[in-house]
Amino acid sequence: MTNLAIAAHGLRKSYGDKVVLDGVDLAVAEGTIFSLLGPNGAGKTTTVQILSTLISAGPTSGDIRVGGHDLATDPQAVRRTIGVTGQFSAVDGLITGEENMLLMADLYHLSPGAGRRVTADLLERFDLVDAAKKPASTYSGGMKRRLDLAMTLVGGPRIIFLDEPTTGLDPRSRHNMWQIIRDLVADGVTVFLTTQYLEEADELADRIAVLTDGRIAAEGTAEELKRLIPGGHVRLRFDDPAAYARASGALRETVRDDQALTLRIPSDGTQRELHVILGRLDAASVHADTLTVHTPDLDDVFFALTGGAAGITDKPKETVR
Ligand SMILES: Nc1ncnc2c1ncn2[C@@H]1O[C@H](COP(=O)(O)OP(=O)(O)OP(=O)(O)O)[C@@H](O)[C@H]1O
Repeated sequence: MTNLAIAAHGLRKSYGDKVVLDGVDLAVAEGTIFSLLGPNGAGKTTTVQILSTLISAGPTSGDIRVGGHDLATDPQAVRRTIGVTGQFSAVDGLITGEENMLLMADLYHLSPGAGRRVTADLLERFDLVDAAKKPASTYSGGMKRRLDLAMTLVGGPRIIFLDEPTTGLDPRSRHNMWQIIRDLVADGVTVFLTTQYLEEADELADRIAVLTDGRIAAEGTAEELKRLIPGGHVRLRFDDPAAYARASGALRETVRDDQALTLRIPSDGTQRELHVILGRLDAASVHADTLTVHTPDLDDVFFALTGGAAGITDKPKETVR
């Protein structure tokens, strides 16, 4: 059996009358990336804060173990095992990147020699050597995030909590950060990642859990989650209301949008199914102005599980004219 880096059973947390977490179970295998997804206010940050000992879980929570240590009885041991980079950066803008790192090494009680070695190694690894002697306040958003993560790694954590690590980064910086995260996991580190970007979870995570209304609504690999929901469809759009009406009569099982003159037909997007749809349109002598094929993605899963609707205006994956 794989060892679990994080195991929580019946995790609960309330603020006054407001129940934020209502019995959350988590099992994260060592050396994997686990992503917690959820809409704003779902309780993702609260979960990270509890698992990283920053706040305490509700009194009726079950067993919570991080790095094999019991969170309730041995929080110090948990703290020695983990690193956290959150939405509030630990970077001090007034001092240089290198000084920030050395300060961290001091906090971890590394000897001056070891502190300098670790700092040099991490600055190199995170492509911050050129900027090392400049005040951190002059760094770009991507550089600050890299420095923040590098500082987290000074203590050599085996489990890292990344709370929305790429929010606000441009695509190149985001891809850099993804590579850094993959490299960490290749070294055996476990990553617990919260993100608002479904693409990020799809790209990185071995397993994904969707948190909504204080509970895990679904958990699995990205592929498993995508299989949970139907969502594949063909969308036909018409400029001419008469053509729209004729097409609607010619096709079965359509969802109509009379305002947008758009028809949505459930379909797996295969050539065979497209052929049938086009054959019916031909037989009715009607032509769609746009035809798009939509296959379910993590957005659809997210919307389906968190109560939103994956609407008819969803972005197409492929367009055939
Ligand atoms: N200290 C607190 N006191 C009262 N309510 C709180 C406190 N911290 C969080 N909450 C509430 O708990 C809920 C969950 O918050 P949390 O920050 O964990 O959500 P989140 O999923 O991380 O959201 P986001 O994506 O917006 O960061 C929210 O409704 C929030 O208002």
